Amino acid sequence: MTEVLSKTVKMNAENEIARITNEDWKNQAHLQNRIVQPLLTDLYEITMAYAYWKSGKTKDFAIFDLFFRQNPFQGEFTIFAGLEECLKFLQNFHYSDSDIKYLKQTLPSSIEAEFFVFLRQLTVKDVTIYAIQEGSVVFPRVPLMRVEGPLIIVQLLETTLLTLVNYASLMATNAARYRMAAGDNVRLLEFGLRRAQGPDGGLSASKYSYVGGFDGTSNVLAGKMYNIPVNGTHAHAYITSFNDFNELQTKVLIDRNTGQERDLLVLALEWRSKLATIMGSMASEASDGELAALISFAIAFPDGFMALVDTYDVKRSGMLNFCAVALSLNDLGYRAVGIRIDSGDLAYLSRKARETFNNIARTYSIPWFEQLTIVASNDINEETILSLNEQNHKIDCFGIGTHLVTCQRQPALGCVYKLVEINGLPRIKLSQDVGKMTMPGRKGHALIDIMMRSVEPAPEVGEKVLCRHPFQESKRTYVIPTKVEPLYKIYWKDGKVCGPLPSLEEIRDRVRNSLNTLRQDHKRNLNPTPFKVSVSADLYSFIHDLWLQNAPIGELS
Ligand SMILES: Nc1ncnc2c1ncn2[C@@H]1O[C@H](COP(=O)(O)OP(=O)(O)OP(=O)(O)O)[C@@H](O)[C@H]1O
Ligand SMILES: O=P(O)(O)OC[C@H]1O[C@H](OP(=O)(O)OP(=O)(O)O)[C@H](O)[C@@H]1O
Ligand SMILES: O=C(O)c1cccnc1
Ligand SMILES: [Mg+2]
Repeated sequence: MTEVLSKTVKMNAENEIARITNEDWKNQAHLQNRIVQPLLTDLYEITMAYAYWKSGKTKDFAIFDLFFRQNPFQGEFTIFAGLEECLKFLQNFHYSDSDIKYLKQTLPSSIEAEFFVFLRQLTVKDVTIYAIQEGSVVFPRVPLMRVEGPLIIVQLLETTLLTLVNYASLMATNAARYRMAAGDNVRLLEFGLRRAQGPDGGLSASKYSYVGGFDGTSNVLAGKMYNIPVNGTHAHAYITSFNDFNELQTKVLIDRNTGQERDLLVLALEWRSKLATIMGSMASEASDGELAALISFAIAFPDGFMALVDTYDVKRSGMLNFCAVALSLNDLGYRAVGIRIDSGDLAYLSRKARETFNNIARTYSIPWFEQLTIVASNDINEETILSLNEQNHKIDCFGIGTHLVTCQRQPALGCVYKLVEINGLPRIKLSQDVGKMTMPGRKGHALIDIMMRSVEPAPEVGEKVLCRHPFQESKRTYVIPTKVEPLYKIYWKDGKVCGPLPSLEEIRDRVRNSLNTLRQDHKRNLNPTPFKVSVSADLYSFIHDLWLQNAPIGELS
């Protein structure tokens, strides 16, 4: 079934892929959306850079952690995405002459000319980035990336890294949630470009919905840029552009069995009369304009015939016309692909459509008719999918736009970028709410759900480790690890990306695999169990000592 739908666009997809060789692909892989550049940032990063520079902080060495404080969508997990784009940003990082010219015009005239020379020469060769692998399941307050390097430079990276990670991770998480709701046997297509937050939002949505587990996108540029499958059907306009049979410029199709031309209209009208009886409807009720449209589409794509059936009436018109054309195609040796339903009760209509297909398969001994694909679209979201599941829907594929790409249920992930160490000294940003406290210092080794200080030795397999709740003193537990895996890898050092990066497919596989390792109760839609991220005893004391040192002592009078 999954193969069948993709036939609709196989013609396109194969042509595209044939034109983009693997070599081309490799050569293009370093290219990035050209709007991602050093000036894609907040002004305050640059004004701070000047003030740091002016106060002689050019040699200061800083560490920033990039993390979020709360999982999105009232869930208890998040998918980390956007790392590769961050690395591409670093790869191309430099201020151009025109950037400098613009900054000179824009910043106050009091800024010393030397600063612009400094900016022009700035590189990211002294920056080091540690990160969790892209596509991993991550949790609040655990740093997704740690950025080390000269203070001014790592400060200048803040906004761009955040914009590259925030939406990507939100989108991948949203898509992964839709995938979990739909299950593994249903295809998911992203149809959101027209509703996305602008062209770049649309491209990112297509890319990260694929990462999160969608099977393809209708967005052709995303297909070309990221080498992801493109797919699609047709719009109501195609159906309504035909009024009657006279508009059919060509009605003939070559019979695959005989090589002879056959009149598809004549065949389809014969089938429509026959089918009306077994489908319990009247051929006269079905729209002739719709039939003309479907015939013309079938002639254009005889191996990829997919029909939008809800323009007039699914049961009285669309299904009858579709089946008539599909059976005519079958007479000529072609297999239709399926239907799309874009309004009405999607559970009910899909069940009715499947019944009709099964009935025809039995009546005319055409077993593959049972396998015809039923695509559903129209304002679908996670809840709709869960509800349709309960109604025993017979949908094979969801086409999803608005809710997916706009992340309507939660439009932003709150990733932040906080200074945790400066010149070897840990830094803490105090907050009234301990839950929002920045974890200070380097957090090196990680044991599934424990964060430790980098100066601590890694836990050993089989040796008891004390895991503490980061803020609540009494919450502690011993764990004997059976496997210890460092969470962080070095991705950027000495001005270069370290090691080969995973392909988009591999990142997508990691999403699936890491979600599979997460307990079901953390993933359920309603009131999921929070996943506990603990800290080692040493990190606990370190955070709390520092916190006490920095917290002012009040005085009651
Ligand atoms: N069986 C179902 N159970 C739950 N939700 C459904 C079911 N069928 C459709 N929906 C959802 O209900 C909503 C129906 O919206 P609405 O009534 O605006 O659509 P419509 O009138 O059928 O079509 P349109 O206005 O787009 O032509 C959509 O969000 C759709 O995804
Ligand atoms: O519903 P979404 O999840 O956003 O999915 C994409 C929608 O885009 C198309 O509709 P179009 O924009 O042509 O208008 P329509 O809603 O009137 O069908 C398509 O028919 C879907 O309904
Ligand atoms: O191909 C489709 O069916 C499609 C594409 C974008 C939006 N709605 C539908
Ligand atoms: Mg719609």
